[in-house]
Amino acid sequence: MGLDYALVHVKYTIPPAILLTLFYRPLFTKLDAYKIGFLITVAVTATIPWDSYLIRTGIWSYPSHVVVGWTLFDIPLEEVFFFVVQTYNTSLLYLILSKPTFQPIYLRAEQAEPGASDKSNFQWRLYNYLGHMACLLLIVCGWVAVMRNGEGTYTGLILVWAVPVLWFLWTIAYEFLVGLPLSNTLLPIILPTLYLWIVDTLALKRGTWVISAGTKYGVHLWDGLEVEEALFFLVTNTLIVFGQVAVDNGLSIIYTFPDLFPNPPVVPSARMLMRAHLTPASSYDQDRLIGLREAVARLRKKSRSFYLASATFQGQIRSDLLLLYSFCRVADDLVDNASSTEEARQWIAKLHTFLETAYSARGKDPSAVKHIRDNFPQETHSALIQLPVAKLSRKPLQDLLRGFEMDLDFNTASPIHSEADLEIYAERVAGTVAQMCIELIFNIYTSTLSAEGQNRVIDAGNRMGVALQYVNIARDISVDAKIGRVYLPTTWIAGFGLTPESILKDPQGPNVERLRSKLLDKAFAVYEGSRAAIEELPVEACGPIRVAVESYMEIGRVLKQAGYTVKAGRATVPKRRRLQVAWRALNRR
Ligand SMILES: CC(C)=CCC/C(C)=C/CC/C(C)=C/CC/C(C)=C/[C@@H]1[C@@H](COP(=O)(O)OP(=O)(O)O)[C@]1(C)CC/C=C(\C)CC/C=C(\C)CCC=C(C)C
Repeated sequence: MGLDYALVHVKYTIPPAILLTLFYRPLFTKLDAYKIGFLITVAVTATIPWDSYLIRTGIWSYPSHVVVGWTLFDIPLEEVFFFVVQTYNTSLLYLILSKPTFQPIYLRAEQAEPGASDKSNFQWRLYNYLGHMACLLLIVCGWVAVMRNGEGTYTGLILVWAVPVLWFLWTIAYEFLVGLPLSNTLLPIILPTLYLWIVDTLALKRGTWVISAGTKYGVHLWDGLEVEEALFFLVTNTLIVFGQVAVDNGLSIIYTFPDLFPNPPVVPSARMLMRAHLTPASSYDQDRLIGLREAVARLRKKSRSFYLASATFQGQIRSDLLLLYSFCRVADDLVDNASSTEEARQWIAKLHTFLETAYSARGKDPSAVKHIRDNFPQETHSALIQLPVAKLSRKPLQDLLRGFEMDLDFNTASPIHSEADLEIYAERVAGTVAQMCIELIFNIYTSTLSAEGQNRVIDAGNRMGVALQYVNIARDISVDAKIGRVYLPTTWIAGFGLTPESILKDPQGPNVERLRSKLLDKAFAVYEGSRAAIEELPVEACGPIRVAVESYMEIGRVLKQAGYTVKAGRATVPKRRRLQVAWRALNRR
């Protein structure tokens, strides 16, 4: 009996497990636990018969003085723990590295993809074919090596055991495996593989585990690392990452297509996942995929704060928030970029009619879609068609449009005379947005709050939206002046001996700074009064909403400091600082 193998865990596998867990803890959800648990179960169940065979046939052994002595089907318990901890570590690394990617946009409907040329369809078929050929070839080589029963035996056994599983995963998820960024696929394979190669080099040198001489090639990748061992860790990490990708592929299908999977649970069953994989890609809703792709592109381009925050949401809520953002952005831009007040008013009227049709049709009724196609520019279609109206009440959307109407009043005189006017404006353009975000959250996650409690949280959210809008106004005094708007209440302006016209002419100077500071103080007071309510949201949403709010309020903190960086006339939060804010927000409780 010995502790050498156990010490390998104490020194090399448990510390990264602890570090990765601590790092990912604030984002760890039930769904993640399910995915990791599912994969550990599959990995342990699939590896035990194979490893047990290797040990019983003497291909692989553990000197008795390095293991504690407890076994499962002849496998030392330390080894069984290895399957668990390796799957856990590689899975967690995959979850961390894939977090920034919004995976559903990599779903692809082979034949129906609009604009997909024959060449691109051919390319996809070629990838698929090459994958199948590679798997088949590896299995045949492995089988031959096993049959020869010589130096290639161990390599052959690795191949005939692992490649059929990889083949299966390739078959169900090859488009995701090829399409996803390498940070989601290659990196989480390479990093743990290199690490385990180093650990293995040390273990084999110490004789913690031994490969029998007649069943290996005797070739070393580097001093102390047998090629078979290198292959083993590469293949097992590939299995884990492919497995995670295949699960995420299924989840993406479930969460992206409500027509195929209406009201999916937060944690879908393995059966539902399989059903998702069996759904033919030709039945995917192309418009929805386009809507999501455009929404991601819009958010990435227009809002760094919300883009970062959106990465911390998971599953269905991430899609819904993206689609809500896309609608709000498109509506705001239609009004802001209109060439005349008359045109802007027409857009608002058309948006009201759009809401009318969308809410009477409740879904993608052909008449509602036709109305959009006939009345709005092509680049806005997906944002309008995909607005999740079934999950949102109509009032906040109408109020948002009323907020945009107030913007137009600037062409005659400032509509914001008093602080109360400012508050009404902020409630309409931002309080409504917060309310809709919270509605979406309550729609997806179960809450222990009573209806009254939920309304209280929505009210607090409304206040928080107001705080964010105050920061937005404080940031954009110069930018807004350029388009003839001063959102600061005229009563405040007069109190500093200025007029809206004088600010339009010169939106800088000490008094404008004092006004900015006054507005920021208001923003932070409102923020302080409503932030506690975030903790009453369903647990899955608390951290991500904290990130959204804090990332935006950080703009206000930057504005309070002298000498901030200005880009395109706006104060910006440097990337590093944004990440630190997000990190702190996630870890706060
Ligand atoms: C991750 C996440 C939450 C994403 C989605 C957020 C979303 C749907 C935003 C819509 C943004 C938008 C374009 C709205 C149109 C009206 C508007 C311009 C509002 C201002 C946003 C500023 O965005 P930006 O700086 O990009 O705009 P401009 O370049 O100036 O045009 C607003 C300041 C409103 C944003 C308000 C929110 C996102 C609400 C935040 C509050 C919560 C989510 C609730 C907090 C919960 C509790 C319980 C307190």
